[in-house]
Amino acid sequence: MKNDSVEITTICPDVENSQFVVQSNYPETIPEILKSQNAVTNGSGTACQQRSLPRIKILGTGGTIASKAVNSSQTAGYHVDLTIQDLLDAIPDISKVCDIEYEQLCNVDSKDINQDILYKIYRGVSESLQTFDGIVITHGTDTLSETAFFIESTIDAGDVPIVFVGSMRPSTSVSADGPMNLYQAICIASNPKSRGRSVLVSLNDQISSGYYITKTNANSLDSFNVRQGYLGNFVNNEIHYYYPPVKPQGCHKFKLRVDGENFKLPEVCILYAHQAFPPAIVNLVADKYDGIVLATMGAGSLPDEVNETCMKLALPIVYSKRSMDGMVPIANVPKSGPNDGYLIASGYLSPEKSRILLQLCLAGNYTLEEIKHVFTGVYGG
Ligand SMILES: NC(=O)C[C@H](N)C(=O)O
Repeated sequence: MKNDSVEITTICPDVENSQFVVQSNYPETIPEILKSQNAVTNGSGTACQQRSLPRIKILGTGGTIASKAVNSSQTAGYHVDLTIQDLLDAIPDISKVCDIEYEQLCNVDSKDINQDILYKIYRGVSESLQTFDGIVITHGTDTLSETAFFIESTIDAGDVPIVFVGSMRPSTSVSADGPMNLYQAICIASNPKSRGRSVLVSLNDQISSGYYITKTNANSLDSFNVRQGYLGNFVNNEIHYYYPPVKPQGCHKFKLRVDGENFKLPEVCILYAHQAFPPAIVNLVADKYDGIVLATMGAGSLPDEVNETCMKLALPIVYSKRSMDGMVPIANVPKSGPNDGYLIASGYLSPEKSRILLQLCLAGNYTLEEIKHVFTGVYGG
């Protein structure tokens, strides 16, 4: 469990009080730099006040949004092939909305996002926060929610919106969704109403919370869902938020301190439970990993023999769930074995988000009590 290359501490050193402060008031004053979006125009259409547009940084990582197929009806088996410049060439003129700079961090399908790339994205966002008013990250949808969760858990963005965007159809397809999604993401990142909302996801006209949202459909344009997810809607160049600026309740912030380029988080694997799930599988991975996440069959349910095996092991095991929605409460985690103190309820977090949260806790050398406390932020623990 010891990790020499990355030290993680909580931004708030007091684990007890490290939850986000919920900001419930819409900012009353619009910063000078964003006033151009509200500027009135004179008769000739020229802005009456000097233009001062928000500065938006786009970080490109790849995904279907940057992919090409061989013909316009092909929507599977395509390849990443476009740069951010290509993507920007395909959207309507945005020069009256914001000033854009961009950086291509990598260009891969999101199945290939590994810890090195995750760290590149983390660094790209951290550095951009100093000088930009909004950040847009183009990303494949398959693992977008994992990167969004990681960034939400490790970066305190203040008021700067960080907007993840992808697409479900390649750029070459009839009715490709990428250009509209990217256009909307840039507008969302530029808009004062998005300030103080932290990590957002823009897809298919919906604005969602990067902390909770999950890809729930492998094919359709309306791919991102879950009950805690939706925050707003984008319609005909209007952005409609349902609530004032708010950040996820109970999101624990970790501060990464990385030794040089050597970024390595502890290894946590996910096991997917099913009827006749053999306890031997848990033993098989226990020696090789620093922690395990179980996608249990319901709200924490596993065969008795599997629970007994887990309670004999001395490593953190998070009980999460196969079901896309719902949660695993503490009451459903077994408490009758020698090492039952190592078992943790995931609350509302999916297995893949639970994995990242456990990795961050382990990298920070959190005690079991502290790990459980972090999971209470999502009503587990
Ligand atoms: N729609 C997508 O972006 C899927 C793609 N395989 C990716 O995650 O990169």
